Amino acid sequence: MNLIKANDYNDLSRKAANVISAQVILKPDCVLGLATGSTPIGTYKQLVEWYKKGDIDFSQVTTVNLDEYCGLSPENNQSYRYFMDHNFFLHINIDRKNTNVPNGLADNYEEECTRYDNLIAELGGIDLQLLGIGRNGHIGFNEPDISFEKTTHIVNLDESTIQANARFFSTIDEVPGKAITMGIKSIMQAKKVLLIANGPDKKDIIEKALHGPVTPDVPASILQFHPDLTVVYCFE
Ligand SMILES: N[C@@H]1[C@@H](O)[C@H](O)[C@@H](COP(=O)(O)O)O[C@@H]1O
Repeated sequence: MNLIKANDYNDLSRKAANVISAQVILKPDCVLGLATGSTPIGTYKQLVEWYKKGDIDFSQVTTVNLDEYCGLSPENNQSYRYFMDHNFFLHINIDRKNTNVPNGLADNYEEECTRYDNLIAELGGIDLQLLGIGRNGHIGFNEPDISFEKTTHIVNLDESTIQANARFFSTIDEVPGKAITMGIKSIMQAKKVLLIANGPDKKDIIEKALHGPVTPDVPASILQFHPDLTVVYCFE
């Protein structure tokens, strides 16, 4: 495990963007696993800046996002597809057909989960997976549970996650109760994992996840078993 302490949020974003850009430079046709939430916004901003300067080329990159809310369309400004388009994809030279987010409006969610797992397999797996962490230790939308769910699945969001994410919606009632998320197996099979955590409210959960017992009650704790994990954090 490679632990990197950042001085502040800008530094964290720059360090995380460096890890991603090194991946893209070393393997231009890599598969990036991407995340949403407020933490990676600065990382995407930094990557866009470097792209605009001509320092990084995304034309051969494919992306797979971790998760999506059930019931939100790509045009809904709270959907993760909208988040990715507006924070990242629309500002770089990625081919839109190479960007993948689970379909929150699928008619049949079971089929959508299978399609997503097959897609990741067909792509040859994920080269680098970017992760944020929820305050209860969730990664993607893998919530605390009695066992680790391995493949893409539908989850009922925890009350604490609904409350934490309500800040992005006009009212808490608008936060969807269900989401579709990549499973622990797909995350763990990524060749490299980059976990970013920012702010004092992430300190305890990072401590538990990285140094406590490995348990599905703290989904991120499984990352202790990942052979190539980098954590960039700032708890200031
Ligand atoms: N599904 C996302 C996670 O992928 C993300 O890690 C988490 C933390 O978000 P933030 O970075 O805003 O704390 O939020 C959401 O629940």
